[in-house]
Amino acid sequence: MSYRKIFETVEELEEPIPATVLGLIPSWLKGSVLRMGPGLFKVGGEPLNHLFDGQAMIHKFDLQNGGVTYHRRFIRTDAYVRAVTENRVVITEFGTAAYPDPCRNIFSRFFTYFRGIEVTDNCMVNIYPVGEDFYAVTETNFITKVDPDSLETLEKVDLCKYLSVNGVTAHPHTDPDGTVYNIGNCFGKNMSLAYNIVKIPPAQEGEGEPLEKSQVVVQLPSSERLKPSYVHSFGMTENHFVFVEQPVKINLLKFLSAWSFRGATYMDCFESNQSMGTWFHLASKDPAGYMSSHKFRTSAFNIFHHINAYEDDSFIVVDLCTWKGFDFVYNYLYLANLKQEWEEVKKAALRAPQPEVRRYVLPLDIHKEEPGKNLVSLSYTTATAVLHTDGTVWLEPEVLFSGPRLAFEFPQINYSRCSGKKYSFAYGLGLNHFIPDRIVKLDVQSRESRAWREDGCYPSEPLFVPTPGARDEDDGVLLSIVVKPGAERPAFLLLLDAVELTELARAEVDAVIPVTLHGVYRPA
Ligand SMILES: CCC[C@@H](CCO)COc1cccc([C@H](O)CCN)c1
Ligand SMILES: [Fe+2]
Repeated sequence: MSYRKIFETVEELEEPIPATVLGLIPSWLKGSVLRMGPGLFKVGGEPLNHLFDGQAMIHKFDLQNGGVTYHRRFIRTDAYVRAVTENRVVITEFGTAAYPDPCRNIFSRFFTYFRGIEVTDNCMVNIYPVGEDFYAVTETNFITKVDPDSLETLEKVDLCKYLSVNGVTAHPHTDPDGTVYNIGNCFGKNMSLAYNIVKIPPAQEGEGEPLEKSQVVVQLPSSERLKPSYVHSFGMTENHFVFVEQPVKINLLKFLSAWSFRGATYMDCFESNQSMGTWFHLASKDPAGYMSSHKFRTSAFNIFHHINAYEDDSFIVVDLCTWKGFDFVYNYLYLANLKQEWEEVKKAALRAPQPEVRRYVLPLDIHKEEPGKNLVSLSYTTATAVLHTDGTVWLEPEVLFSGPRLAFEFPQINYSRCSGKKYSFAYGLGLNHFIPDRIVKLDVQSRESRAWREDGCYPSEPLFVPTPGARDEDDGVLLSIVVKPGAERPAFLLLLDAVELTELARAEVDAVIPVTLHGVYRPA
């Protein structure tokens, strides 16, 4: 048995199933782990090609009174319902093109190509709360309201009804008061203002749908007018937004073309800019405004997940999971690659951009200094920032974690306590040549790391839950869905003590659980 089992189709459950608990679950831990991922990897006998193509499945582990149940359902998206009904890929996915309707005649099939692709609503990436509601999401303009208890699909929502965006990331930020911020591409009319930061106010009693009151608060320019960068997440401190513009670009002429050229997918619309490097943009939060004079530049890397960002003195510290180079990392995430023999998987990963956790420091006061001097004066980091005569500031990072094809990815922190503030601990999923095989804790102050792993086990993103009334930042529990193909009970929810990464308990189920990408812990 091997890691390929986490990329295989499973059935949904009609009812929750009981888990066998080994060890002791803290009595205060009452709530649900909700996670999204692909659950159907084949349609009409044809495989879906990419890691981000599988049809959305929602998973839920319920913890109460020391007992645990597991439930999962397919989300009834248009993509899913039409695929299952017509037994073919009807809606083009990230890396798989829709098949022409064999029942249609040659003319109507031909003219199908002259309509833009129907944008997918396959919400297999994350689930997060907006006000009282929960939304399963991908990165397009469609988000899907779901019932976090029954896992039923409630409503498909088109963000274009409320906001001028082509999509928003699956990684919003949420203020303590419940305000939700996000960023998305906006391929608007003049196409120069290409990234919109949006704000959704907290739910107010009797004030109806928070989405009705969402608004664009900042517009950021693209380094290249017709080629905006792919954006997966962003940073937010107490007073600033941080947007890292990576050299992985969306070719708008392809993406927006009136006709989707034969069998085109989203992956076909990406290209690497081999000369720009990576740009950092800042915007103030309140009042919201783009800081056009702060032009930060550094060498090329892919960025998907921000870990955290915070202000210290007159600097913004930005911690990132990077992949060195401008070659798109998603090119290495086709399922055919990930399901190869281990030797082949390792060979493919050798050619990919290499992972590295990095700290960048952005000075807020730049123009009172002379060019050529390092402007960073924080005692605890070696990251540098040098003003150039052209007014740009060149950044060099401090490396917080680096290992040969060992990525610290899917980062999580003690979010309610530390998001946007100085912090010490980050928790991540260790990818070994892109295969998830460890849970890692990184002390970003001491740069020390420790890991949990077990032979034949494939964990997922670890969610941190703070102990009620805790004094210390890392006083809490890490929750991760782990798959152990071939075992009698081939999957379990793992509960680790977040200080030592020692096992508190595991809740085993008699079911294989396919890979999950992101999720949330919902306290009871
Ligand atoms: C050309 C790329 C377009 C952008 C949306 C417009 O801003 C990304 O679109 C998709 C489409 C399908 C699945 C996804 C997945 O979310 C990716 C991995 N998380 C993203
Ligand atoms: Fe992500």
